[in-house]
Amino acid sequence: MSHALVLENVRVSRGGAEIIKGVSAEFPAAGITAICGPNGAGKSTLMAAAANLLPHDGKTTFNGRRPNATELSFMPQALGLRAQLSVLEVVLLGRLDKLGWSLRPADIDAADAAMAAVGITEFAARRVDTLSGGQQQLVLLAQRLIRRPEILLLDEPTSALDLRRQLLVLDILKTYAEENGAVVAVVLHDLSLAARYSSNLLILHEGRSACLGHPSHVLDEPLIRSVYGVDAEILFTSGGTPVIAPLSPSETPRTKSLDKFPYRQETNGLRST
Ligand SMILES: Nc1ncnc2c1ncn2[C@@H]1O[C@H](COP(=O)(O)OP(=O)(O)OP(=O)(O)O)[C@@H](O)[C@H]1O
Repeated sequence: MSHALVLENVRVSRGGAEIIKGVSAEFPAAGITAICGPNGAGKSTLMAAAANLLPHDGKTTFNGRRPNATELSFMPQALGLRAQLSVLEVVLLGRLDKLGWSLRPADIDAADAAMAAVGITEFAARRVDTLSGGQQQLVLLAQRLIRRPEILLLDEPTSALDLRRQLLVLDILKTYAEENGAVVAVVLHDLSLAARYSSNLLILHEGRSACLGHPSHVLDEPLIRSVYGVDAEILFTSGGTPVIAPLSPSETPRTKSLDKFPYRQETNGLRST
């Protein structure tokens, strides 16, 4: 696993309107690409097209050809799971194409490991339709992880999660990408999480790419203002973690508890001191 997913001039039309208006981007292996942008910018549409689930113009290639179903796994935005199956059964469905009439110990072990990683072992025997939205999101992530895809595309995988689990999931995805040389692309609304975890940031605005590159190189306050229509400050905690702080018009443009640094002038990744 070490190839990039390459999108070339991707265009998607729905309901008679062009939603994605010619997006070209490379999602490198061994890191997270974050896809951000306002509501309706086209993030889900682009991701579904990249997963080849929507008709589109342009090309999506991996290793010079269209990725196949065993290489690519897509996790859509959270929808309530209504299946009358146990959590373990739902996770095992991630290996449906490999399952036989009897379960192999390796499949059970993989499911156990994935459930443990995302912290849902205690729910293994519970019916999935009795879980909360966040717990179901973790079940679906475990299901995708046991496929061990070379390309993992996830549409808002942290939308239903609490603070600790948002970090847990993004840590898992970053490690998965780095250890396996996999392409991981994640739609996120939280720019702080995107700046913290991604090595590649695509911001979509009205169906077009507003920026693409390492967050420390492309994310700045004028860009946030022009794309989101809000003033924001890019700050760093004492531990060097970037925080994108949006300001309401009534707020003074300084947050005193955090230091502010010239984010774009950093050339060696995100500031770490
Ligand atoms: N089936 C459809 N028919 C017509 N228009 C659609 C369809 N699905 C999505 N759209 C439109 O396409 C645009 C992009 O939608 P999309 O869901 O990709 O946005 P998004 O950036 O993921 O938004 P959000 O952050 O709200 O999830 C929106 O204006 C939406 O109304």
